[in-house]
Amino acid sequence: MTPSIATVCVSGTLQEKLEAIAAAGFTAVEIFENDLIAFPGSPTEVRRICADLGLTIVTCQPFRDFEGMPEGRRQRVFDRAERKFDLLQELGTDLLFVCSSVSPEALPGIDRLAADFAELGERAGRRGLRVGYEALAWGRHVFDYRDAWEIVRRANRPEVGIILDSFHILARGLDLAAIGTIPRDKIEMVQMADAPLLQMDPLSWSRHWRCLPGQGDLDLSGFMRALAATGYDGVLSLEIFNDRFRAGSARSVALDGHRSLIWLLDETARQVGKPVPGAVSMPPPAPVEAVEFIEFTVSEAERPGFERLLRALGFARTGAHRSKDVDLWRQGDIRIVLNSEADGFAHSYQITHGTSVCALALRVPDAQAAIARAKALLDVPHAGAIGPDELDIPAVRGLGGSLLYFLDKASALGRWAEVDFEATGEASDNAGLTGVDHVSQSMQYEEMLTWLLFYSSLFETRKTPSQAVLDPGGVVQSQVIESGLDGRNGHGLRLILNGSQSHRTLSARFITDFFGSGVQHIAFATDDIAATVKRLVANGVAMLPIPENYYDDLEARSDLTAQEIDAMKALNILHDSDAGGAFRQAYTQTLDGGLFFEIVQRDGYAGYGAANAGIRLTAQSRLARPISVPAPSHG
Ligand SMILES: O=C(O)c1ccc(O)c(O)c1
Ligand SMILES: [Mg+2]
Repeated sequence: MTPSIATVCVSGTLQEKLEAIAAAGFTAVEIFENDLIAFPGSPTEVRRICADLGLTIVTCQPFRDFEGMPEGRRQRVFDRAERKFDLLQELGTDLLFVCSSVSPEALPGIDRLAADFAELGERAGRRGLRVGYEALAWGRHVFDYRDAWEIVRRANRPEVGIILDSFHILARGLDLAAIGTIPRDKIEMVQMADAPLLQMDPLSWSRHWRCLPGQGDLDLSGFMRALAATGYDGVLSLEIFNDRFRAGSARSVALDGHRSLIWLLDETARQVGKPVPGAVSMPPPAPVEAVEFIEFTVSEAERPGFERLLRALGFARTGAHRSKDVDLWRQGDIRIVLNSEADGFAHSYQITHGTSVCALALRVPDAQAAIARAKALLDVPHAGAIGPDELDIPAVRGLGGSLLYFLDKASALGRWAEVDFEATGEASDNAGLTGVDHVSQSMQYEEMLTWLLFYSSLFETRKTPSQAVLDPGGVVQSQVIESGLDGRNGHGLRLILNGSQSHRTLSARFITDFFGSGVQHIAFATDDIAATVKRLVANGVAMLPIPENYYDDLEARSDLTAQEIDAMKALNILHDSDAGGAFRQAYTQTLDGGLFFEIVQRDGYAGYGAANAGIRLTAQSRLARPISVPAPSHG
């Protein structure tokens, strides 16, 4: 199948859209009618721009309200079709894309509609053109692809076929089995879109909430399996109407689009267990076994303060890099790399963002397979400077220009700590932290789907529906991605992506203060949160104060005893529970730059304490520097 994208998916003028689409590696494009109408030059000029960019125009769509018109209006729609044929020929393309009529004047009757398509096909045939018919989910009489197919079948013209759009089919929950019975040469083209599950009329849902394959909740796998059964090898074109994409970067959305189709074809080939036309060969997605290390970049000036904090948190400096100004700190199964190099990647990152997480290293079953898959998915590999005898750890660019390293146990990479670092012999003043529970990354709201796709295409992941969390300054959307949590090999990965549309939320202020998106907090696990927090407090770590009212409320809504609640209150520990068990969490106060740490104890609990997020955000806001809200103008 040939990947393609509709110009409506991305922001900008037509010229900018086409440039972004070509830059993302597409060779085929659908021109959306409105983009052409708003273009200040002729269709021939658009044809030339596309040719210069190496783009084939698949169609210029849609052609609306064609079929079923009463006798008096029928001639008029055929005249309109002839004008559209002229336009298609001027653009150098051959497919007339008809979407089912929404006109209140349109008449029903399958044979009447088939007769209209028979005549349209004959007219198209005279010019060497083709006709495709798409059932809109809100069509007046035709809103089910099976009816569209029956009309096409009865029209019985070689020039007339069906167009399948995954959104219209899946949004109505239609049975997919009939797709597999359509002869492949009667499918003129296929449009792909995913969407989050929402209770909404299909038109509003379609025009504002479509998203790229892998970013939503529709059964695209089922759709693709049925399509693969036909042997279809034509155009697979993204058609995404999405308000976030309209506000986002055209280049980034187009690149994500290409990545999503490469991922979808790979996924389909794996599911059907045989090659799918157009699928790129790449290693399978693998689970993340563990966060192998977290790399902080810190300036020489800030390093003593940061080291004091690490020690107070119970970490020990266990390794010194053999050739670089880099140390390894450990506690339990947590490894922190502290980088103060005077040049190179970490240094540039430090100049922009200050003390911060510049890289995450993830342990996978096979690091070389992971980087090969990342490259096949158009992720951007990173090559850093390597000293003699040092390991070349494969990496790709991640959120906000940070790095994502891949490590494994199976290859020489498994010995990175011994190969690159000399042991100091320093023992840890253990505070009982056992591992990395989760990592949260804050980003622009418009970027959230990009990073959701990045992680979920690369690894074997599970996502839970995005949740809205209330911050005193607005709403924060929070998206959980998990990988490898079955505990077979390590603790896996739990990631939280946060994005907010209000510039006054803590998440948004982090991005402003940090000059970009990045890791905002890291949660460490402990088996005994009370003992750990006591230890941290004794070591001088400032914990986030939680208001009394929280504990009064907890007494009223939980089965916890007054004693248990008092113990939590004394240590500013929050509580939640689910069917699996209890959860307790506490936070450090925020460092300059916005980073903070969380301590969690999970006793079978699967979530992230979403019930407490609002309390935490309010407590943090109270401590954060006040921000001014512009006064309303009276003028
Ligand atoms: O929302 C619409 O009108 C519209 C237009 C063309 C399409 O291909 C489609 O799926 C929807
Ligand atoms: Mg469509």
